[in-house]
Amino acid sequence: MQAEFTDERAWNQFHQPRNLLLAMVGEVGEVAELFQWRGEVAEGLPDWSESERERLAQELSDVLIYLVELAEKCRVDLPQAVLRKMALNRLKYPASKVHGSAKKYTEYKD
Ligand SMILES: Nc1ccn([C@H]2C[C@H](O)[C@@H](COP(=O)(O)OP(=O)(O)OP(=O)(O)O)O2)c(=O)n1
Repeated sequence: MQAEFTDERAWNQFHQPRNLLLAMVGEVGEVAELFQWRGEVAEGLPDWSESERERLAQELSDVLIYLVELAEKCRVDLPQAVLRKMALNRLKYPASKVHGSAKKYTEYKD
């Protein structure tokens, strides 16, 4: 759908990898803006209004749209890459070793 959206507008010329990376980072900034002056935010965002939730949904969508397009333009098969990376993460952080700890893998001394 995003490829169709850009084709219809002759925007492919503007959607090269560097452009998409910067666009994505800009949208991450817009997500951060929604959180920046609040205290800790609990899971489920209990104090947020419907319009704030909708704004967040839109900004997260922008990040995802640019991320997927960036991967595509870099010829990265993102779904496959995510599966490979999650398998690596499981190996790097065995549940039995790291259970209940948020330390980075470099901090474990075996
Ligand atoms: N050159 C562009 C401009 C927009 N979009 C699409 C992808 C994003 O999902 C969304 C981004 O639109 P805006 O740049 O207008 O950003 P926002 O929607 O976040 O608006 P604002 O910055 O006013 O919050 O539109 C795109 O693909 N290519």
